[in-house]
Amino acid sequence: MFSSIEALAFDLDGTLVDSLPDLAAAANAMREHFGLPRLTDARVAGHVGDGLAKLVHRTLTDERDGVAEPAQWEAGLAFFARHYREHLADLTRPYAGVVEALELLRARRLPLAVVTNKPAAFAMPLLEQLGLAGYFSLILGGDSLPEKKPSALPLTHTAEVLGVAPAKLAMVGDSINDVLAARAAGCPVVAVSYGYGDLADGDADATIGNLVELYDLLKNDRA
Ligand SMILES: O=C(O)COP(=O)(O)O
Ligand SMILES: [Mg+2]
Repeated sequence: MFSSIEALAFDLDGTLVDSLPDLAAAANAMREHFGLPRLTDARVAGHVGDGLAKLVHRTLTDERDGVAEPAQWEAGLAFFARHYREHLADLTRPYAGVVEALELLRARRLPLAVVTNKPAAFAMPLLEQLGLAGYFSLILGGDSLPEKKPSALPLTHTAEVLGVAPAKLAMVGDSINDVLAARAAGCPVVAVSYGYGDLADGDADATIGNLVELYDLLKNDRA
């Protein structure tokens, strides 16, 4: 399945970078502003994955399906965005093996993309501040196109821009939205076993615990 992969698309939060400490700090600064008690990082992790608008609803209500009152949500969104923009990479770091894997994949001349639900205004400067932006031919945020993951659109768009068929573009991610987007687009999908997602064994076509395993997966499959 991975033997003919010609390009890769990576999820960002929970796959390339552990952004939870800075996301949780922004969420808790926002909650404190409204006199709400702090949430643990683990609670915030369960609220990540569907973009900023939902993250604010969920971290204000501390419910996965929670919907905040409109005025509070609007003020919370502005507060969160202002705080997070200033602290994108205070504690956020690439996961172990990420830089090594990107180097190996680049050496193989495989075009690489980031397909995240994080708004582009956060994703771009975060990747730049961590020195990762240069590895990617394309960086799509959750608001870069009319639809975000689990829609197929970001991946079909990526395949088109990179000039490969969707079946030759592997998606690498940590959450069900990554798997659903890949399935909808006809892309093979690799799950990472760390991250914030709720993937069960067998949801993806393969599961790895470190991105360097990706290189072996492609190589061994190819052999
Ligand atoms: O910010 C989010 O909602 C999730 O971002 P991701 O798609 O990179 O995991
Ligand atoms: Mg993710």
